[in-house]
Amino acid sequence: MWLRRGAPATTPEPSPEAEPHSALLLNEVHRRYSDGGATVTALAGVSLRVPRGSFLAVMGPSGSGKSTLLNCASGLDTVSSGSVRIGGTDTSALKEPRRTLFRRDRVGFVFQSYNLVPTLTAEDNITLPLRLAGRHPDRAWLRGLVERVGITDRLRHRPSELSGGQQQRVALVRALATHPEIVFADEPTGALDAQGARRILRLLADVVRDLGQTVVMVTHDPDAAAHAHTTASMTDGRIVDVHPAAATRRFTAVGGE
Ligand SMILES: Nc1ncnc2c1ncn2[C@@H]1O[C@H](COP(=O)(O)OP(=O)(O)OP(=O)(O)O)[C@@H](O)[C@H]1O
Repeated sequence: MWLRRGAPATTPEPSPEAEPHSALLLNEVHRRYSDGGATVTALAGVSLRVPRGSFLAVMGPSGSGKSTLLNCASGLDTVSSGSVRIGGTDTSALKEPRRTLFRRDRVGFVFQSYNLVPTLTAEDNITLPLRLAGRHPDRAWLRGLVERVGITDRLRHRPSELSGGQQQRVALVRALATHPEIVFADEPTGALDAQGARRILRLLADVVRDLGQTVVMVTHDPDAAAHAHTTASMTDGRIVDVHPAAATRRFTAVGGE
């Protein structure tokens, strides 16, 4: 298991610039879309700092910009203006294909619909990003993750042979397999029953607490958000409030219009 080998990765190195303790730094991020002649402003000046080893939930009504924030912050989408830094790298300045490579090598994703490859086993799904990057799997890390999420006996199964909760746990291990700088989770419990949802949320909180991982999660569900350290609330493309869930205010919304 986890024995495949490949060439070394070609991950862009982060610049040794300021904010060494920030996993994610957004500065005055705007995102505008053209919509049949009209301009839609999905993000209207979002500034946010997410420290390493912290867990942020992003909430807000439908259309408030949560998915756009996640897409822009993770490099899935480009910003219209402003900047995004992940672990010291200005990802908003990266051109393709470097942005895609950076995302693949340094960012983890967990989606509502799991996004597993149906023809691959759980194990092959987990190692796929590593193989695409030509990286050697960190076998001890992967074994620990698989044991932590409780899918050791499911690695040979294909997604159709797994429950939704098991599939999402495979997706979580896949997201963490590359030792990412940050994990973005988009409604990770949206397709799960209450028990499966609680398990995923506890696992996300565990990997933050025990492994020092940084997680940003978009959710509609206040119960899900309660597992995070902090909740950022969005309205009309802006972060309008930050509610610390713990005693320490670990996140700072700065300079939003
Ligand atoms: N590609 C696009 N083209 C045009 N408008 C877009 C595009 N993507 C998002 N928008 C608009 O930007 C605004 C924010 O959308 P976004 O999907 O980020 O909101 P959301 O808070 O995630 O909503 P939901 O909770 O319903 O998923 C909405 O008005 C949406 O219609």
